[in-house]
Order: sequence, then C-alpha cells, then structure tokens
Amino acid sequence: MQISVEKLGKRYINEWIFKDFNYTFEHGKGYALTGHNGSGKSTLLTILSGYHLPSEGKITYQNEGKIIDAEKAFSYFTVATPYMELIEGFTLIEHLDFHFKFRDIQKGITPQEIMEVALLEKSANKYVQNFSSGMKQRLKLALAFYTKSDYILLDEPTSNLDAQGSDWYQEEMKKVIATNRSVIIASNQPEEYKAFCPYEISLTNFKP
Ligand SMILES: Nc1ncnc2c1ncn2[C@@H]1O[C@H](COP(=O)(O)OP(=O)(O)OP(=O)(O)O)[C@@H](O)[C@H]1O
Repeated sequence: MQISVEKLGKRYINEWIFKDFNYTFEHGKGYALTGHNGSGKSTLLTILSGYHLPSEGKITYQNEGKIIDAEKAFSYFTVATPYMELIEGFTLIEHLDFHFKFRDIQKGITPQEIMEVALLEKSANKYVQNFSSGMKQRLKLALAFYTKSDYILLDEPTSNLDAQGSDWYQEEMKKVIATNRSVIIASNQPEEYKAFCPYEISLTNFKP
C-alpha cells in the first residue's frame, strides 16, 4: 500500500503541532519520524492509521493503483503504540484467542508461538493487567509483527524493554524487514530505527 499525504496539519485548540506536511510512504520501506518532544510524532502515527483525524489536509491510501477507503485502511496496519490498549481483563491466552478471531495472522503462526516469540510462554494464564510494562510492550510488539499487515507503526518501540528485550526487538525487526513490509517508527532513539529506516522525517521542520 502507498500512503500519500498532502498539506497535512494538526491543531489542538490554538496551537498548530505540524502543518503543510507532504509525503508519500511507499510499500516495503522503512521510515523514522523524529523530532523534539511534542513535535507531533505520535500524533502523526495516529492520523496515518486513521485513529485520529487531521485538522486539515488529505491522506490517500492506494493499493496496486486502487484507492482504498479511509475507513477500510485500518486493516492494512498493525500498531504497537501507547494508545493501543491491551485487554487487561483477559489472560494472555484469552487475549491471543480473541486477537486471532479478528485479525489475519502470519501464515502458520499459532497463539503458542506468539507466546514463545514474545518470551511469555510461562504467562499463558496470567491476566494482562498483571503483566509488567515490559511484558505488555513485548506482547504489543509481537502482535504487531506477527499479524498480517502492510504497515507496522511503532511508537518508541523499546520503551519499557530491558537489555534482553531490546536485543529481542532488534532480532524481530530484522525478520520484519526481510518480509518486505513497511515500517514507520516514531522515535528519538537512533538504535530503535537506524538499522531499519533509511528515510528519516523530522517533524520539527513542519512546526509553523
Ligand atoms: N488530545 C490532545 N489535546 C491537546 N493537545 C494534545 C493532545 N494530544 C497531543 N497534544 C499535544 O500535541 C503535541 C504533540 O504531541 P505528540 O505526543 O504527538 O508529540 P511527540 O513528538 O510524539 O512527543 P514525544 O517525543 O514526547 O513522545 C504536544 O504539544 C501535545 O501536548
């Protein structure tokens, strides 16, 4: 899928966060959204995935030359962001069973394998609300990596991860890149994106 963004702007009350943002995101490429705290990286991710509306401008989603309705574009994305809520009242296995009912998962991947990949196999029957923040982050990332999607959107992906978790992220991202999907990573930590995102977009440049 290609995402074309024209004259995009977001304003909260009287403050423009960014304005006149024009860009085309191509299939199979890696993009980093950088910029100072508050420059709008997370906000732009939420707008690209259709979770929030822009204040002005236009986003066009196209797949193999065909326009995709904005309302249907969400199925082309997986996200691991702070605004993506896990279902706290489910155990891990219940959460995965629920997720598998609603989204297409990468071929041949089972709930058990997601647990193993996310280093959570000992927590199958633990309630998600009792997970540590690092465990929640690994679960979010594993769901984003192993659910079928054209675009993976990540917001500060290694926040809450320890050294082992950060190494795990690096290894999983290498596999993601090899599958020819697009990734867009909002981050100010070069180690989270440098190896995977040849294209860097600084939102600081779009502050009016
Ligand atoms: N719902 C909201 N209402 C008002 N202002 C908001 C809202 N959401 C975000 N903002 C403001 O928009 C600006 C951009 O926030 P955003 O979280 O997108 O920045 P960021 O670049 O991701 O920051 P950080 O690097 O700190 O994560 C900030 O000034 C923030 O206070």
